[in-house]
Amino acid sequence: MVSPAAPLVLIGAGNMGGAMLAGWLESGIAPGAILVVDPRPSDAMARRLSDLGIRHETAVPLGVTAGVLLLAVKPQVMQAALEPARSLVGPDTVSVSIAAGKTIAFFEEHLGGAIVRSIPNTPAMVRRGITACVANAAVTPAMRAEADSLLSVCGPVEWVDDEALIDAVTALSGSGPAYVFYLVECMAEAGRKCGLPADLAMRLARATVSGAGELMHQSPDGAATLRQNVTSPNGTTAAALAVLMAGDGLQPLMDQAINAAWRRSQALAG
Ligand SMILES: NC(=O)C1=CN([C@@H]2O[C@H](COP(=O)(O)OP(=O)(O)OC[C@H]3O[C@@H](n4cnc5c(N)ncnc54)[C@H](O)[C@@H]3O)[C@@H](O)[C@H]2O)C=CC1
Ligand SMILES: O=C(O)[C@@H]1CCC=N1
Repeated sequence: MVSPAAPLVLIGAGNMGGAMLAGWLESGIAPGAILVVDPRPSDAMARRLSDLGIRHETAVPLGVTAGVLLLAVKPQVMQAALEPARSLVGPDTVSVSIAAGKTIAFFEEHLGGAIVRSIPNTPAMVRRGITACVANAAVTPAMRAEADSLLSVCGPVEWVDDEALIDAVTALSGSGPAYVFYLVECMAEAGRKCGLPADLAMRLARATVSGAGELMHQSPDGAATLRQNVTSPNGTTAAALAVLMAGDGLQPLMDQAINAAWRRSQALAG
C-alpha cells in the first residue's frame, strides 16, 4: 500500500498523469500519500495540486523512496527523467510506465528493479479507459496487485505475458480514441455537405458516437449484431454500409493506420 512513508510518485502530470491522479483521489488514496514531480505542469495542474494539498516538486527530491513510481512523461524525454528517478527506487518499489514504445529492457537498463510496462488511453479521464500491461520477473504478486489497483481506477486492466503485444495494444487502444474522434469529424463534415448547419452536424455526430459507444458498453451483443440492429433491409443504413464495405471496405485503411501506429511504437523503443 502506498503511504506518506512510501508514496505514490507521479513523474509527469500531463494529460495521462493528470487523469490517473484524478482517479487515484476518487478511489480514496490520500493526497498526503502522493508526490508529483513535474518541472513544468500546466497552470491549471499546478493550481489543482496546490488546492488538493498534494506535494509537488519540479525535480526529484532527495531522501524519498517510492512505494509506486508512475512514469508518465513523453517517450522522448523518458531517459532524461529516469536518471534522477533512480534515487526513488528501493527494494519494495514497483515502477509503472505508461509510455508508448519504451520497453522493459529500457527501464531495466536506466532504472532497474520491478517494472510494469502499461498502456492506458484517454477515456481514463472519465474512468472509461482500458489499460494493458506486462511485468518483468522482479514484480512480485503483491506489486502486481498494487499496480493493477492503481491502473484500474481508469477502467479495466488486461495483463499479457508477451511484451511484444504491447506495441499492438498501443496502436489499437492507446491511440484508438483519436481514430474515433476523427470519425466524428468526418461524419460531421459529411452531414454538413448534406445541408446540415455545421454546429448541428457536429452535435449530432458527437452524440451518435458517444451514444453508440455507451450502447456497446452496456449491451451483451457484439459489434456486428449492434450494427445489424441499425440496418433495415433496403434502408438508409444499408445504403451507407454498401459504400463503406465496397470491395474490402474500410478494413484495409484501418489495417494500414493501425499497422503504422504499431510500427511507430516499435520504433520508439530505443
Ligand atoms: N495521450 C495519450 O493518449 C496517451 C499517452 N500515453 C503515454 O503517456 C505519456 C504521457 O503522455 P501525455 O500525458 O499525453 O503527455 P503530456 O505532454 O500531456 O504530459 C507530460 C508531462 O511530463 C512533464 N515532464 C516533462 N519532462 C519531465 C521530467 N523530466 N520529469 C517530470 N515530468 C516531466 C511535462 O511537463 C508534462 O506535464 C507518454 O509517454 C505517452 O506515450 C499512453 C497512452 C495514451
Ligand atoms: O500518440 C502517442 O504516441 C500516444 C501513445 C498512445 C496515444 N498517444
